[in-house]
Amino acid sequence: MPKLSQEIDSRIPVTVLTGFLGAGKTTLLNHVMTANHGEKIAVIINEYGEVGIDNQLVVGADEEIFEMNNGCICCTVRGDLIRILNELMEAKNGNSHRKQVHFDRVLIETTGLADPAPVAQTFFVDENIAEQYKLDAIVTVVDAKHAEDQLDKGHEAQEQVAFSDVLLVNKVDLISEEELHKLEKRLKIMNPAAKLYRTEQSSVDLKKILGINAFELDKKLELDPDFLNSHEDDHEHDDEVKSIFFREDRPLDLDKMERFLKEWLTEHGADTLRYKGVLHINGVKQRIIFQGVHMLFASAPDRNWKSDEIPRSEFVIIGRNLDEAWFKSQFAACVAS
Ligand SMILES: Nc1nc2c(ncn2[C@@H]2O[C@H](COP(=O)(O)OP(=O)(O)OP(=O)(O)O)[C@@H](O)[C@H]2O)c(=O)[nH]1
Repeated sequence: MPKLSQEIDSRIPVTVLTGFLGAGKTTLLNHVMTANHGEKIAVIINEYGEVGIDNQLVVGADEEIFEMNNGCICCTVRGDLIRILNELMEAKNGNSHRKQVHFDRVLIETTGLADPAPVAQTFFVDENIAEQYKLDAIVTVVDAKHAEDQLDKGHEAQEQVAFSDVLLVNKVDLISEEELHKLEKRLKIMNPAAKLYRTEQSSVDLKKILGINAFELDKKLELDPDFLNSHEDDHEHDDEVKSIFFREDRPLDLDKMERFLKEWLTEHGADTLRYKGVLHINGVKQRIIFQGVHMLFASAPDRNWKSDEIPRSEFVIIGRNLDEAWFKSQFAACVAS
């Protein structure tokens, strides 16, 4: 029986803005605030130290700006972020001592050092939050001029690349085309699932960063495996963060795949930062979509395989110090016999 009505997802979309120190996050925030998008955006800014100064730099005064000044977002996220998101919703619904606020979207600016994982996980694990908000995308601003150096030194910079759905390579005016190309190649090897755009003064078409549904399970996975394959033997850098791409046309055995996932998440969950993909399971007519952040993982059947497409499992794991041989052999053992 076809359903007559479709449930409309009325949850508030949340964009997490992260990026290297001084990369251009505040510049991007200003760009969002002054652009003519017709939306009201509530902004949550996380700053180190007692007094946040970033809000003074943000133009567009009629936006609602909330600050978390109690240190790094990753340490206080479970408390502060959840509290602020709940307060915001109460104020939106007029159930608060605060004045009523109106907003269509939330933007969270994390500090240059924050690990985006706990922020992303908040929207999976806290039921109350997950009912009211949906994570739209993690957008990472990269400082093109200093990126190579920051990536060489920084654990955090690498993780921010790993988690991102959109990478804005900013300050392209400061480096040559050749350097830019080299940097983009490095970023793509680390995270082939992210969309990559070049920007100057963080100026980007907002449709490319807001409302992109990167965390929707039924979204088509956009990977460029040919790029990966063509660069497999070409790693110039010894980056901790790497990606592994899996592709298999033969159907997978559900039990074997579940066992593999269990072992993977127990033994290597801390190191698998982001993963997403489509599985072709033996005897299942639909595509199975799955994705996760560290140990938190979700899967759901999606549409049926079409008659004119080859059913195929394809997914990517982006992680730290991944044992590629182990993952590949475990995955190969999941093929249905
Ligand atoms: N040359 C150049 N400078 C830029 C560009 N984008 C931003 N800047 C400058 O870079 C500096 C840092 O930009 P911000 O937007 O404050 O960076 P941020 O990521 O918010 O910085 P933190 O919050 O300190 O991590 C500012 O002086 C900006 O004017 C660009 O595309 N080219």
